[in-house]
Amino acid sequence: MKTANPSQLGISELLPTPRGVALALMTACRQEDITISEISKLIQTDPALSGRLIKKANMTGLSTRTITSVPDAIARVGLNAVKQLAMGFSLIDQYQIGTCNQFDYQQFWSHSLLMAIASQELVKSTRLCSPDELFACGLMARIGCLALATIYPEKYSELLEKQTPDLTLIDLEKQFLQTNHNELTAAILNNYGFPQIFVESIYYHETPEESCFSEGSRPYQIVHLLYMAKLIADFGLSPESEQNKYTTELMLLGGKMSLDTESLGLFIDDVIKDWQTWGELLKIPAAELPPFHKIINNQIARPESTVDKFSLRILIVEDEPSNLVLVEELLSRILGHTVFTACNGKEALSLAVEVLPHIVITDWLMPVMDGLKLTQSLRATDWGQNLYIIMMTSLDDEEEVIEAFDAGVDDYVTKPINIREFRARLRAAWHYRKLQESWERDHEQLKRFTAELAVTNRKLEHIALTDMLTELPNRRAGTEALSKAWNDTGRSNQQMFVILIDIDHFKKINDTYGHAIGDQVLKKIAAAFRAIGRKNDVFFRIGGEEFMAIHLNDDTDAKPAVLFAERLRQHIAALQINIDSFHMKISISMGIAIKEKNMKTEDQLLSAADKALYAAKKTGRNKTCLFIDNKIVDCNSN
Ligand SMILES: Nc1nc2c(ncn2[C@@H]2O[C@H](COP(=O)(O)OP(=O)(O)OP(=O)(O)O)[C@@H](O)[C@H]2O)c(=O)[nH]1
Repeated sequence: MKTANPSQLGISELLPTPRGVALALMTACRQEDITISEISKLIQTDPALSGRLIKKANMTGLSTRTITSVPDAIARVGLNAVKQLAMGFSLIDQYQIGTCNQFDYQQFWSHSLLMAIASQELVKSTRLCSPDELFACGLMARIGCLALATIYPEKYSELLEKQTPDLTLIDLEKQFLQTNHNELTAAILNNYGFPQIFVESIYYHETPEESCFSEGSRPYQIVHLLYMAKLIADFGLSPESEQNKYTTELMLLGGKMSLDTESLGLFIDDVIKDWQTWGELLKIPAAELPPFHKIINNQIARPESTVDKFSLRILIVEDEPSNLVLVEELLSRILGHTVFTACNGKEALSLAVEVLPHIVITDWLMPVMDGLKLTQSLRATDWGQNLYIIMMTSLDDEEEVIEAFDAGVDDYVTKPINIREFRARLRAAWHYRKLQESWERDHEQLKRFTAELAVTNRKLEHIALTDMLTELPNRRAGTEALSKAWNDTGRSNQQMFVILIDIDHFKKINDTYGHAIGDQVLKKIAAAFRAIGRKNDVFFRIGGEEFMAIHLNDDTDAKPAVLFAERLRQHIAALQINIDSFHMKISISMGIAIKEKNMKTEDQLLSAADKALYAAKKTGRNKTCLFIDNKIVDCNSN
């Protein structure tokens, strides 16, 4: 990630800065001993901000209790989110207009607000972070654009006009301003005190594929979530004619989140509704959109208007030359279909095998083989089942019509042919063909899916039990293994030990080198565990930087388990970790517990190991503590 350096660019003074209460909040929150009551008092001096925060707390809380006071709103939303929201709201009020002619300030906030709401709603189904914090991230995700429009009003106006699909805003910014809006956004958010994980995720949210976050990691999920929120905002603000640019990708991303088109539609409709409510509150335009399913249906339905242009293979069977010419002319020259002709049923049968028509239009009364016989013969074949057969008849007698349907025709027209009616009936035939084709496609797909499902199920089972970053078995696998080992050792003479491992000061690694490097460190540690463990020692990643090992031993003494843990600790402490140009050393703390007679469940064993780990952390880190006989033993003191 490359952050802009505003002071080097000489623009520090010109960056958008929140004013009034928001600015005071920023300063106040830097004090470590600040209390909620002091923050409440500060916010209450601004009635508009108080109202917005209370509304925010009521909109996102899972509880049904209505919030009516600022202190309650802070308690529900959290201090961090309150600070971020206050900054966002303040900037919205200050920057509703500006001097950059081509920059649409109102549209900018409208987009940001929709992205904020979409981010907040998307994150609710995960436990990645607080929805309110992600709301603030969405709101500020493109603050760099506003900054560039504020700092360089004229130049930025020119750039905005120069944009083309091949010449993106980012390229132009880089070329003419020696920075870009993402770099500036990152610098501003750093300055506002946004946590690093959000700053990095926002930086890459327009092009998540450029981030080096490992698949499945927290920043990876946040950056993809912000990308989808941005797509929803792009969709919400695009003119009707351009909405289809976004719908396909939205459906695709929705699919990845297990949202079918209907659920995705309902989700987006709700987001748009919230957007309008917030728009009113913040005096930001928020357009009315038709329900998502209608937009999709319109896009799918559009080809129907060109039904007549859709070329079908049609076989006309008619013995009367003047009528044959008329129908052929109508179908081929006026309606543009590919037409084949035959003058009796027998001829038609052999031609049909050759040209495989979509539709057969046949006269009833003909020499050699009449229309009814032809229909019955066609229906007797496999491929003839799917044909659409229209009977032409001068008869409009109810009994005759029933006979024709009994023989297998799908529709009939009476002679002389009425062009409008004929066209309408052809449209029905076209729909039938389309349905049939899509059914055939679905059927084929279903067969393929069933085969793929078996493979996918096996892969899913593996994924559900594996941590994607380190490829170690995950917490769920750990819980299952723990329970199995507990039961197995109950039946055998083996002794069971649980070792909880926590990397020391891992937050510092993230803060110093960024989350992407932090992820690489986790991978290296996991690889080291795998390398040093014996066949019977399985390691699990049970949390961010927390691991667990289950150690089984024939010896009832704790010594071998302690020796094993110590070997591990010393190995990690001696490990030189090199990633790109960064070189670092890290350490781990460990808590061991032995399955003791008085323990009733595996949870008690785990909790004993946790107590030992806590003691190892508390008494200096880079050490091993053992919980035994209700006491904690420091394994590194002599
Ligand atoms: N890079 C990365 N960081 C993670 C991941 N999961 C959790 N973290 C980070 O791990 C850090 C854990 O920090 P703390 O719980 O404060 O612990 P610590 O800094 O290791 O301090 P001690 O445990 O007390 O030594 C936080 O910064 C989390 O954001 C992950 O998948 N990738």
